[in-house]
Amino acid sequence: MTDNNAKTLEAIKYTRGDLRILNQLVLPHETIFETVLNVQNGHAAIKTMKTRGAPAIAIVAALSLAVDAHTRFQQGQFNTVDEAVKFLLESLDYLKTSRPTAVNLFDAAAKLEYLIKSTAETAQEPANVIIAYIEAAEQMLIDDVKDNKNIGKYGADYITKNAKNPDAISVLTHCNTGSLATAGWGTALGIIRDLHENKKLEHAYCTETRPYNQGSRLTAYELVYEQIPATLVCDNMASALLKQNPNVQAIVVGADRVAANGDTANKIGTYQLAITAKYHGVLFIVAAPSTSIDLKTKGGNDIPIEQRPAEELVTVAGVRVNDNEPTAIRTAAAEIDVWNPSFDVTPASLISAIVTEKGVVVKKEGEDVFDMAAFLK
Ligand SMILES: CSC[C@@H](O)[C@@H](O)C(=O)COP(=O)(O)O
Repeated sequence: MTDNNAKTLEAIKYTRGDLRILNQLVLPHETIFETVLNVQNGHAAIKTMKTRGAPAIAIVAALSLAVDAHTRFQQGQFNTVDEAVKFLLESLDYLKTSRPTAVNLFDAAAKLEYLIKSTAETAQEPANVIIAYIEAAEQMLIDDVKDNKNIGKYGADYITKNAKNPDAISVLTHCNTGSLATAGWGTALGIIRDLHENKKLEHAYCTETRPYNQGSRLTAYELVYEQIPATLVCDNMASALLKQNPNVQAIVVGADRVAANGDTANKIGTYQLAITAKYHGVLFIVAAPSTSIDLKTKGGNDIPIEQRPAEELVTVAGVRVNDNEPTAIRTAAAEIDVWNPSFDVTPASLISAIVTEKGVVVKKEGEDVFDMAAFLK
C-alpha cells in the first residue's frame, strides 16, 4: 500500500490493519515510528503534532479509523450495519476535533461520511460498510502521492515560464510541505523536487519557521536527505535574502485552507513572506491539493485559526538522553504573556498563482481575487 516509487522520506507506513507514523516531534535527532492502533491514537498524534501538515493530518485521521475498524471487525464487534455506521460516523466526528485549520481533514471526513451513508443504504451486513470505508481511506493515501507529483510538475512549469531569469532559479520555502507533511513527495517542496530533478533549480532556501521549527527540523532534513542544494535562514532574514539574491525568483508555500476567493491560511509567517515577495517583485506561489480548497469559506476572515500552547513558543525541545523524554529548555522570560497562532492568512491579492494537481489558477487581469469555484467546475 505504501508507495515505494516515491523514493522520498516516508512519514506514514500502512498496510491493511497496520498503521505506523513517523514521530515528527523527535526529528531530526531520531527516526521513531509509532504504531497507531485506533482513533484515539490518531487524534493524539495529530493534536500533539507527531503527524502534521494538512494532507498528512487528513490521511492519518482516515487511516487511524481504518485500522480501528479493521480490528473491531476482526473481533466480531459489529452485529448490525447500523452499529458499524454509528461507530464510523462518531469516530469521524471525534477525529475532526483534533485540529481546526487544515480543511483537508474536514473534506476527507465529509467524503467518507457520504460513502458510509450511501453504502449503508444497500448494505446486507456490517462487512459491506467497513470494507468500503477501509478501501476509501486507503485510496486517499495512494491519491495523495499522485496528486503531489502533478502539483510539482505544474508548479515547476509555472515558475520556469514566469521567472525573469529561467537559467538561475532559486526559491524560498516556508514550513514543511514535503514527504513528511503528505503521503509522499510533497506540495511546495514537491515543486522544488521537480525543479531539482529537471536541473532547473539553482538553490533552495528554507526558513526556520518559528516557533515549531518545521523548516529547520523537517524541511532542512528532507533537503539534506534528497541532496538538494539548500540553505537554512531564520524567518527574519527573508527580506534581506530577497534583496541580496536576485536569483530567488519565487517563494513557494503550502496551504491549510484556500478560501473561495483565494485567500490562503498557511503556517504563521507566510503572510509576511507574501508582502516581501510583492515588494521585491518575486513570484508568490501557493501549492496545495484541491482538497485544500474550501468553497464554503468565502474569504480569509472566515478561516478558523488554531492557537497553539504557549509552551511551544517559550521553549525549545531538548534531545532524549538514555531513553528519557526530551526536556524542554525555556528561552523566554518567565511569566511573559504569549500569542501563538499556528497560521495566518495571506490575502489573494498577494498571491501570484495557486497550483493544484488539476492545474494552475491565476487571477483575471485587473482582479484582486481568484475564482476558485470556476476553477473546480
Ligand atoms: C503540505 S503541508 C501544507 C501546510 O499544512 C503546511 O504549510 C503547514 O502550514 C503545516 O502546519 P503544521 O502546523 O506543521 O501542521
